[in-house]
Amino acid sequence: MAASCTLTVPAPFGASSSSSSSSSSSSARRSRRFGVVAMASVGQKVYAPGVAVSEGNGGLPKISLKSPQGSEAEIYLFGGCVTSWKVPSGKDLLFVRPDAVFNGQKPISGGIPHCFPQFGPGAIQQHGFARNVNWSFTDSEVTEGDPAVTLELKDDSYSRSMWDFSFQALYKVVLHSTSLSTTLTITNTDDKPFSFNSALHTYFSASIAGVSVKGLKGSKTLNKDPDPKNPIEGKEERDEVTFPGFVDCVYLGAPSELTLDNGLGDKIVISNTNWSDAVLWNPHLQMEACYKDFVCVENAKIETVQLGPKESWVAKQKIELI
Ligand SMILES: O=P(O)(O)OC[C@H]1O[C@@H](O)[C@H](O)[C@@H](O)[C@@H]1O
Repeated sequence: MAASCTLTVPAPFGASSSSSSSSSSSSARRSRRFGVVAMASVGQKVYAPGVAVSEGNGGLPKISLKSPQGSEAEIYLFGGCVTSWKVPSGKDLLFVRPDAVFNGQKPISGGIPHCFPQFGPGAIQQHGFARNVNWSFTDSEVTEGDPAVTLELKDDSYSRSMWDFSFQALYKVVLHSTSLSTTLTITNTDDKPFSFNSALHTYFSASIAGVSVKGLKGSKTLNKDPDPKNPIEGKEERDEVTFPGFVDCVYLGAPSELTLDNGLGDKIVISNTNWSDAVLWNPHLQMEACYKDFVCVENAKIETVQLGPKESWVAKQKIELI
């Protein structure tokens, strides 16, 4: 269970700004950037087209993205958590658990929570602290109509009480017509090396009896059932992984593309760069009220990343309705 945390109230959402098109490449010329800088005295709020900020559940600040084709996404600054991704039909392909709380104290249980700087179990709280602190909204832009935002997380006294390093995490989220892309960049801003592991703990809406995940055959498995602290090593032999009961399994050296059939009539391709591992999780009867309605297919970096001073690690994910 994650510990509660002291909240830092995010800076007021103002925005300034100057759009610019400085690059000489033609694709960059179609991209316009909007810094997000408080302009309290003017009270102006200017974001890229398709980007809006409002109060979400529990009064928490929420960014909404809308593409010209009608897809939509919502992102809470608390936890830097994407909580909704709707394709143009209006269907939300992500899931937020009915027991999720939006009180700024506990992580939001659903959508795409971050696990950083630890996937866990381990020395600090389960799944790390990035999912239960406020991220800052630093930038918005639009590229060929697709809205994008960048959030930032830096160390503070709370993070240093658990993990005594200076770091910067940048998280860019781009909404396309039938896909959502994220880029996570972790930079060591300390003068000593550090190591971490991480995951995007994505909750997909599902009808669990009909769910399958293709692409994992041949990967090394660490089955966390029955004991997460002593996972059992093995190898995935199935073409399609299904969820007839409790599943909690890490896949090391997973391929860069998986296909999820959510059992609701949708196929979603989950592709990545640099998220070398994956995790499948469904709690079955441990969450009797909702286990039938979701599955977690998580792009992960379970094998430790080491960064020296000024070094960065970049990982991309794309989830696409096909
Ligand atoms: O913290 P949450 O969102 O309840 O998720 C918990 C689960 O997250 C999964 O990623 C882990 O593999 C499980 O072991 C764990 O129980």
